[in-house]
Amino acid sequence: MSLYCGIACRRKSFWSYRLLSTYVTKSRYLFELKEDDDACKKAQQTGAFYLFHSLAPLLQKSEHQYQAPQHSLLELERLLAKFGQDTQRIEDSVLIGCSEQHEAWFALDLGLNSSSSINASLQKPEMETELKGSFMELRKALFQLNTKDASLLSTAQALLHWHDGHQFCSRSGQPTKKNMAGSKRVCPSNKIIYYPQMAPVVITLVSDGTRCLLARQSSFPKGMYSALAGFCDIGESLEEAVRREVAEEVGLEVERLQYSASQHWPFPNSSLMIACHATVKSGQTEIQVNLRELEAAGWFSHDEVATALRRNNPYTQQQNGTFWLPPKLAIAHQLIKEWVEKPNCSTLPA
Ligand SMILES: NC(=O)C1=CN([C@@H]2O[C@H](COP(=O)(O)OP(=O)(O)OC[C@H]3O[C@@H](n4cnc5c(N)ncnc54)[C@H](O)[C@@H]3O)[C@@H](O)[C@H]2O)C=CC1
Ligand SMILES: [Mg+2]
Repeated sequence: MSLYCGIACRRKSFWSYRLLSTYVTKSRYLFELKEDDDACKKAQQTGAFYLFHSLAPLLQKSEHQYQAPQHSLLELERLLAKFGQDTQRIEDSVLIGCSEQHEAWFALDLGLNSSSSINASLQKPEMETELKGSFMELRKALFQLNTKDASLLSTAQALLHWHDGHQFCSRSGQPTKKNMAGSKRVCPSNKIIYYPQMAPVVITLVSDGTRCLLARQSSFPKGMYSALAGFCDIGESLEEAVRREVAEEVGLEVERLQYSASQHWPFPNSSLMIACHATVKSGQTEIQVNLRELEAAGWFSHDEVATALRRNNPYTQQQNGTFWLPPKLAIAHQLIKEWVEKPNCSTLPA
């Protein structure tokens, strides 16, 4: 039994306290699993596994949506045995969360070369037939999943990706060893600890008070416009990164900005998207697009953006030749929606 279970099981009549208590005990349970390999291994016995193949999650189609199926440890062991693999491979799995009842959730990639087992990657088509699903590229899968599965699979893919790329110590060149939960890797020869990393990215919706600025990169799907985004440089504050990115990409100077929200984004590697609203100095709204970064940028009226949000279907809009906006799940969409609902939201001096 978990150290924190006693607190979790006590009944409380005041609902908000119970909510907080559940969240706190869950967080502490996950912390315990990350710190204690034995506790984590034990949690695998009653846990649920999400499967990947070469970083593509296993999905099953239900009526209207895709779902990410869970497998028990026993099912996983049977599956590996059927494909002539040893169960040592399960040690490659990473902890990605747990239910309110403390059922731990793990992710395991069956396609990447295993660092725990000598067996090579498992064949995708055979596995798909056996598992009655398909391994779908995350970029395609993400927008067809419910919010919970999308968030879990993003975390899982980001963590599996990080482990796959950090198998060796950059100082000694020796293989590093992951802890049971996959929250770190350690070099056995010099004890350097490597933690999974995210790159901070600012994403800014610039407004001149009545219009907002949208841009597209040549790599975007045809017709899609979004807010300005850019990686933070080392040593920069969030405010400095916003001012620099806006200046670099469209040649404008940010006067005021307001933090909105943040989001983990798994592409191309793990990023922490930090979303802000910004306004530029009045009378200084002439855009100079940096064509090394962007294909196009422009000011859009409130009506144009509100209309695009209402019928945000890339397929029909591509046919009409009109522009379209990032899908609901992307934080850029939330930022644009916020501006449409409250175009004059207050911003702070940058
Ligand atoms: N979730 C969302 O709503 C959105 C997410 N994004 C994400 O934001 C990210 C950044 O946007 P960009 O305009 O491409 O950034 P950017 O404007 O900083 O330009 C990308 C360039 O920055 C350099 N760079 C500096 N640090 C880097 C790092 N840690 N990783 C990779 N490249 C680095 C590279 O030369 C790269 O070509 C993209 O990867 C994109 O996936 C972009 C728009 C919407
Ligand atoms: Mg950019």
